[in-house]
Amino acid sequence: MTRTSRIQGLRDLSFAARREAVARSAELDLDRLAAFDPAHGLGLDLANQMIENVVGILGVPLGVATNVVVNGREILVPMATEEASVVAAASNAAKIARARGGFTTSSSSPLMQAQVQILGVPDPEAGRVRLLEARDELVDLANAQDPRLVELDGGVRDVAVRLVPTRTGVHVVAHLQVDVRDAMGANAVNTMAEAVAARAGEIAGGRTLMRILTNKADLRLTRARAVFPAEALGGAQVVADVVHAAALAEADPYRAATHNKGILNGVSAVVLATGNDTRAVEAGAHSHAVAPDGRYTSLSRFEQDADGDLVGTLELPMPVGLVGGATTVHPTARAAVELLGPRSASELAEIVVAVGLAQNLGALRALATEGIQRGHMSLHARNVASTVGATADEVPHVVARLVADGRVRADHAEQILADLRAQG
Ligand SMILES: CC(C)(COP(=O)([O-])OP(=O)([O-])OC[C@H]1O[C@@H](n2cnc3c(N)ncnc32)[C@H](O)[C@@H]1OP(=O)([O-])[O-])[C@@H](O)C(=O)NCCC(=O)NCCSC(=O)C[C@@](C)(O)CC(=O)[O-]
Ligand SMILES: NC(=O)C1=CN([C@@H]2O[C@H](COP(=O)(O)OP(=O)(O)OC[C@H]3O[C@@H](n4cnc5c(N)ncnc54)[C@H](OP(=O)(O)O)[C@@H]3O)[C@@H](O)[C@H]2O)C=CC1
Repeated sequence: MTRTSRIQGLRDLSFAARREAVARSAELDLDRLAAFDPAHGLGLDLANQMIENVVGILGVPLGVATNVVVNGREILVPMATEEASVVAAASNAAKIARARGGFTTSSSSPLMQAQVQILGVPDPEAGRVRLLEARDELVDLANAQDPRLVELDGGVRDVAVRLVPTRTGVHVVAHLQVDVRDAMGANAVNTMAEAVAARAGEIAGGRTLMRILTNKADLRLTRARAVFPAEALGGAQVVADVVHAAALAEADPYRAATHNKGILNGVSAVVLATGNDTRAVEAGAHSHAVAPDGRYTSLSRFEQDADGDLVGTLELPMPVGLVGGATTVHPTARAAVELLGPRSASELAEIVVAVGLAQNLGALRALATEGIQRGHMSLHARNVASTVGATADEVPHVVARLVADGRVRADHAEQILADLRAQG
């Protein structure tokens, strides 16, 4: 069979059959996904190497989004999330997009920046220029810290210097701009920043304080674009209403925060599944959501195209890696990366942003039509049933009644469960 992300009825299979269907459709040996089984996932010994004072392991459900096509490549996307309906919504939106070829993506070079803060420079303007004159010296000093990265065609690309007025005076802030190739890059650039800090302070003529990566990764941008046909969305009115919904998110920070949270539902789930740093990605996303005039706004845009279809675009800083961090250590994250099969960190970043766009459209379509409760709450009902103590056999009965009654609430679930048990 040829590789496909279109697996109908995946939701109806057992765990084992789902894993088999996913492996088959991804043209992977099933063994490569063995770590998706908790018994073969992260163990306590390894967890104890990863963080401090380990007392246990928190399990998070890992689902697979179907229907995703990125730059013509069929991709089954592992998503780690505790929230019901996220995987279903991403799969649903990706299904709508695939009719027009799925998602088209692009990326800048994988440039991360570290900041070196220099205080007490008496002549900050001249200090800035002295640092720029010493560019080559600083670049060589930084690159000497990571010869392997340089061998891989990465390393420092440039030095920039900013003067930042603060309440404790003007700070001279030097930026090392580093091509980190397939790494997320934090450790790599922090090492470089610490190595050049003393010399940079000397050159600027001040005292060096902090030397650390910035999570405003605005030189490492990834974009996704997709066309969602009007017919599949439910017609021209739905296209117009999604555009209205997106317009409010652009104009109103209260709506923008929720809109962007919807995007991050998808983004963070893939970032976590691949063992990458969710906080770094989320910090980068929110910093990118601040418009030049200082307003917090939406990260995506939706328009009607010349054919009357909906076109969505999303641009995000996307500092994810394939080497380093938990990605190389955590067995389940390694299996997740195997399933995605990216050839570079940029390709991984592009899949993540495509899923963010799908997630956004999935939520907007629901919000612009029937509202969020029907689809989301009918899936969330399983949580509610479990919360009140329903067994695996009882859950489907309780869920069916909760949804039919339109009251997905714990007190009602308790009553349904009591009735069910009374009936024997
Ligand atoms: C939930 C759906 C998809 C149902 O939508 P539906 O039309 O009832 O679904 P369907 O049963 O007709 O299936 C359509 C496709 O959806 C997928 N699908 C559908 N159900 C499942 C399932 N159980 N398991 C796996 N996949 C599922 C699946 O891909 C399926 O096609 P197939 O590939 O099977 O041919 C829809 O109502 C929806 O997308 N709702 C939006 C849900 C959402 O956005 N949830 C996020 C949480 S809410 C939130 O946190 C953020 C928010 C919303 O506030 C952000 C914002 O405000 O912008
Ligand atoms: N503010 C933040 O966001 C911060 C985040 N972190 C954490 O930093 C971690 C990520 O740091 P990161 O620097 O990516 O990880 P690592 O330092 O673990 O990995 C990067 C290193 O891997 C080596 N390498 C091997 N192959 C490649 C390749 N193809 N491309 C690039 N490098 C390669 C390089 O050098 P070599 O072989 O010489 O080592 C490189 O320096 C995350 O866990 C994150 O949570 C840490 C501090 C702050």
